[in-house]
Amino acid sequence: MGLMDEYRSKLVTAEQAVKVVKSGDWVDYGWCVGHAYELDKALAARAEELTDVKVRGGVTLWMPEIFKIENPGDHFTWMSWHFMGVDRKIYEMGCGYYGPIKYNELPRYYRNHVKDVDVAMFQVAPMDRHGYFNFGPQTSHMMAVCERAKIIIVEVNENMPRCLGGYESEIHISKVDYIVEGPNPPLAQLPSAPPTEVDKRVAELIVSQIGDGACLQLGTGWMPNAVGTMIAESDLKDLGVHTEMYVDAFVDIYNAGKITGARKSIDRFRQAFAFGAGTNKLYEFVNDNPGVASYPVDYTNHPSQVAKLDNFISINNAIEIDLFGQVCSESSGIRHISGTGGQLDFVQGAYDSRGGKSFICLSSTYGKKGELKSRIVPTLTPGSIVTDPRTATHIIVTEYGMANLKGLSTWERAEAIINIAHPDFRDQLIAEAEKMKIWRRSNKRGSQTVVA
Ligand SMILES: CC(=O)SCCNC(=O)CCNC(=O)[C@H](O)C(C)(C)COP(=O)(O)OP(=O)(O)OC[C@H]1O[C@@H](n2cnc3c(N)ncnc32)[C@H](O)[C@@H]1OP(=O)(O)O
Ligand SMILES: CCCC(=O)O
Repeated sequence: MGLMDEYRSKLVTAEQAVKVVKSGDWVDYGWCVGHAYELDKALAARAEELTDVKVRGGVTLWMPEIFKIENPGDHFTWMSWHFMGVDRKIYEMGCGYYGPIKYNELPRYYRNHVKDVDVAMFQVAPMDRHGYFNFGPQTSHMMAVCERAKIIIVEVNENMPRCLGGYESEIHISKVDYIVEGPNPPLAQLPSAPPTEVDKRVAELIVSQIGDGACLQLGTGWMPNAVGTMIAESDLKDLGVHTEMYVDAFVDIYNAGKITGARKSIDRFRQAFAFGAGTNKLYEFVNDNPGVASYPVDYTNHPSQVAKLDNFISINNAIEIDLFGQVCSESSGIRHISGTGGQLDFVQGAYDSRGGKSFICLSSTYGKKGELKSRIVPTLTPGSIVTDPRTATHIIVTEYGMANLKGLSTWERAEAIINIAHPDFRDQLIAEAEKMKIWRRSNKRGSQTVVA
């Protein structure tokens, strides 16, 4: 049978395709911009016939239709590998849960540990002349999902960019059970907010620590994006990119002529990434672009892979840090906010890279004027999740300076961290550090300079 005959034989409507889902099934919806769209609508329409359908996804950019119905929890349960605002809403509705991951390990969880993938349904780019459907900017763990799925349904979206250059970035028609031609919705947009004065100060401090030829990773959150904007405006040159999430800031840095990849020891001249989300600027840039390479996340994120790249600079964001140097980037007490994602992968990998540095950045305070709370706390709020253990944390940055924790004793750490807290909270933090027996003497020196 020719490819087009095979295509026609597998082509069905979304309503026909979702009939394969049964009560009790585990269904995978894909990842981020690749989440099922038309198939999701069709599944929502079957809600009354279904109970206990568990749906996996993550980095969710729009509310799935299955959670817009009446009493969604009676029919569907959401299991997200990484929370965004939408996942938080489903969680607050009482039908969403988080799956803790070290993101580099996610393909392995599918291959070795996840019990069932009854149906995988997700968006793809149109089939190419060789019979492949490109995953678009969601290569991540999608091949592992497909390897385990009993039934694979692809939803073709003509707007899905073709992300090439790596491996495991497409699925062949011979492995697909059903093809649905969706209404070609535009890809979800994830615009970044203009940087605040605090973001700019933090960005200035970090940019001062980056040299020509460095290889960059930018994490999720507003602050890493602000650093990216500042890098685009800097005098840096010959930068490389090896990241998990491709974001608009990389396109800006590239367009400003700062990215060549010429000094990368692997993927020379190419920007490697596992998935992407941003605006149309990003989706147009990555489409069919031989200068970017879309890889599975066990390649981009494994610390040993990151460490192969010299002068690796990893920039990630946190919610709260304690005086021991433990970093929480994913919850506020028991309220789940995001996830470990690839943070710990890159914190470790960047430190292991020759000349590498890992930055955890955060504003010193949180909340409205008059009700400011310090993000630097004596001990993490009960229930807050440790994303980076104190032994992994390298350089912490706030608008008040930088603290390099490697090689410091407990009292030196407390001193370095308090030095970059908001001045209004420093005396209180010192008093707590004294009670915790991690304070040796009063410290009113300026913030510590970073020694890489
Ligand atoms: C992607 C890569 O390449 S690699 C790895 C990067 N991955 C990570 O670092 C994972 C962990 N980090 C993250 O997810 C993000 O960077 C975060 C959550 C730390 C910050 O992200 P931002 O988008 O800048 O956070 P934002 O300010 O929008 O806050 C997100 C939510 O957290 C809440 N929040 C933030 N800080 C606090 C705090 N100190 N206390 C209580 N709640 C807080 C906000 O209220 C908001 O919740 P809501 O939208 O439900 O009201
Ligand atoms: C898991 C995807 C996003 C992140 O690492 O923050």
